[in-house]
Amino acid sequence: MKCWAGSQLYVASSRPADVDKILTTCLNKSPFYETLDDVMKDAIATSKVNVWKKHRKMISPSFNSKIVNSFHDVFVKYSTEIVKFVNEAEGREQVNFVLVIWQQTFDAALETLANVKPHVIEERYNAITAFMKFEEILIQKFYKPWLLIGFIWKLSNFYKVHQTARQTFRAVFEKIVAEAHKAYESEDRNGRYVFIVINRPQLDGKLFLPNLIQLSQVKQITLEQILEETCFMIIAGSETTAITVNMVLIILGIYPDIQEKVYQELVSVLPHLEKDPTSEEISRLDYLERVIKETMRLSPAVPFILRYADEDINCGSQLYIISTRPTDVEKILTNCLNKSPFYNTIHDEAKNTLLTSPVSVWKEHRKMINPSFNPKVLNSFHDIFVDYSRKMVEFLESTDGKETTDLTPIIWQNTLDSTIETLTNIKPHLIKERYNAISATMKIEEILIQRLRKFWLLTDFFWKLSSLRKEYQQAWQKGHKIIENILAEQSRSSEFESVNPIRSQRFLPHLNKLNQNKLITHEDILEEASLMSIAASETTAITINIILTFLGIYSDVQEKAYQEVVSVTSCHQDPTLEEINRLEYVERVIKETLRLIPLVPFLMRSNEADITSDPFVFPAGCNFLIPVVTLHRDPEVWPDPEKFDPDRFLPDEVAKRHRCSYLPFSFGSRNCIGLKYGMMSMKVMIAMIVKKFKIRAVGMKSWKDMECDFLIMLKPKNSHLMFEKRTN
Ligand code: HEM
Repeated sequence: MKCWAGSQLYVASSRPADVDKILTTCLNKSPFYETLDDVMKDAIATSKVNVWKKHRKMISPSFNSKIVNSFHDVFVKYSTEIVKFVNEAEGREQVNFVLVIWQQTFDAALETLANVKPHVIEERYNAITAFMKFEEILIQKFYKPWLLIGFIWKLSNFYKVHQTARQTFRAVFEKIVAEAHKAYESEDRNGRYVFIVINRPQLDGKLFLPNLIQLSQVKQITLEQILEETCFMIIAGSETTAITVNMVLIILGIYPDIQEKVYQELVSVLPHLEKDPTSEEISRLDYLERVIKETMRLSPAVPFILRYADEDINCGSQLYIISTRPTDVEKILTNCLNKSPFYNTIHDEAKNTLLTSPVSVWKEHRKMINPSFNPKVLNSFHDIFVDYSRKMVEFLESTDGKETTDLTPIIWQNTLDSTIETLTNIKPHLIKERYNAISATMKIEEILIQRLRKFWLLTDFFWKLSSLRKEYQQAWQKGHKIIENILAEQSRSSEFESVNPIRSQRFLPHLNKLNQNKLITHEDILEEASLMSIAASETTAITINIILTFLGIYSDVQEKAYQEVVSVTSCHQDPTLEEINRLEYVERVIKETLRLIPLVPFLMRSNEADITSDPFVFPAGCNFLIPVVTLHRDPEVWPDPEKFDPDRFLPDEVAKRHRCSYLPFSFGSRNCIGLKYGMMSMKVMIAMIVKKFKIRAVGMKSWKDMECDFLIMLKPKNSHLMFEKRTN
């Protein structure tokens, strides 16, 4: 997933392979950690990589296994303190027990890491309270991101609270470091002081803080840096363990069977429970170790890790590339014929359609289907488009000049009928339940949008559990059933089709023939035909509604379109195909509308091989996102881009632009197969409506008054139109 926080791009991945790459390649922490800069800028957890490298090298030896093993007695001592506390509070409910544990882990950290006897620092727990305050404020910075801006932060109340906590926090640690220093000064300079205080004569390394103090003597680290490292190390060493111990106790309290197993293991490994456990015995508590690991799986004390990438990281298919450079777009759309994995959301019931299939299936199907969209076949559709446009005109006459709200469903019924007739040869009225395809499609889109909003539903695991999936399948099945009925109808009329070569080349009869020759399966036909009937009818219905709204807003453009239609078409008859082809201005209106509101607002592809698009190389496995809307409104290409001006599509103007600066139907061999079909059908309907009516868009002065849903397709939400019959 990716998101922008101001100008910072955040990329989140939960793929182990990506995580591996990120954690091994990016050693710099994310700038988010800068929020802790004034507390501990140079600490090992927050520092820039150059400081981190140096410090980690100095600190690592203090965590070798000999030294860590020597901490056992200290851990036992402070665990005994916790047991004592619990004994005293036996049977009473514990609230915020984590704090009780933290105080003990804090003391254990002081003794093991700083070599300081905790009771010497009386006010030491103030550091815990102060750190909790920092955490609280840090969370506020997540919710109120403006607090990340330096000057706003410094003006805020949070800053004051933060500064007070900072003073308290640092005062405690200054004392701790001073105490460790005193111990160092009072011992001989061989570093043996370590052994005296904690009494581990056999150690061959130095504890964390004494080691740093010694290194400061030879100027390898500054005193300020020591202070910061100590702050972090003691807090990190105590808070995380306290939170995890508390969480393990909660888990044991919830699951008595697991608690019992832990107890049985303890009894068997430590027969004398009243005696302190040895480190060898603790290392034999395998089941307890598994419980701790499983607890940390479910509830990790550090729930996310932030890193900063100084350079590109190739994490395979999860890399998203967005380009608005027409030259890149051309390279991408011609070379990447595979759709992005994003299309898998549609896959469930429509895996093998042109729109969604992987390139191997797509190539075969597109080759089979292309002939059904050749010019001869398309031209044979003209009369059908006229028939259903006439029906639309009749409907608009019946509105009697009154306001209509959202015409799309009505237009859709007409475009669906013309789709059925053009692509299947069947008279639509024979398929009684055909309009169920409209409600089913609306359901499918609604569910797809829900999946995008509830993004966890994009994972197979949650999707398969979700009730939405069943509804989704049912909706597709409704569509398939209509196609089955059409196929049944078709088999009744097939004799007639075979004598008309053009009609037999139309989409469904043609695929049926291929099915008889075993070149495509029945299942694939169902999927392709369901998708095609939606792709052909919904797209044109929505676009026609948008075009009518534009004409209703821009009456001068409408007037010009009207003049063209009356001058080109004959007075009392339906337009002929030849006349429709001469409606150049109407065509420009449609194109300019699709520039400002492209129905498909972004295209997505992925590549199997590297692609060079100077100066970039897009490595294999990228996801490309082409934001068509942005390309269509680039002021470098489209002067005054928000102006609605059909003349941008005069041939001389078109010649000035890159061919990939305008992509309503995509580009290259995997473009919209229905480009010409769509333009023909829309031109006929627009021309016939414009000729008959004066259109008015109620309450709109500019196309920007249109509200659109912007998810899978751009759909207008608020078009109110009035159709007044022209008198002449
Ligand atoms: C205003 C009308 C239309 C617009 C704006 C439009 C737009 C598009 C776009 C942008 C794509 C590429 C989608 C992608 O890559 O994600 C596409 C694909 C497609 N369109 Fe259209 N379309 C329209 C009408 C039609 C019509 C009328 C038909 C059928 C008669 C149709 C059938 C298809 C099919 C089957 C595909 C998938 C093609 C493939 O991947 O090979 N579309 N359309």
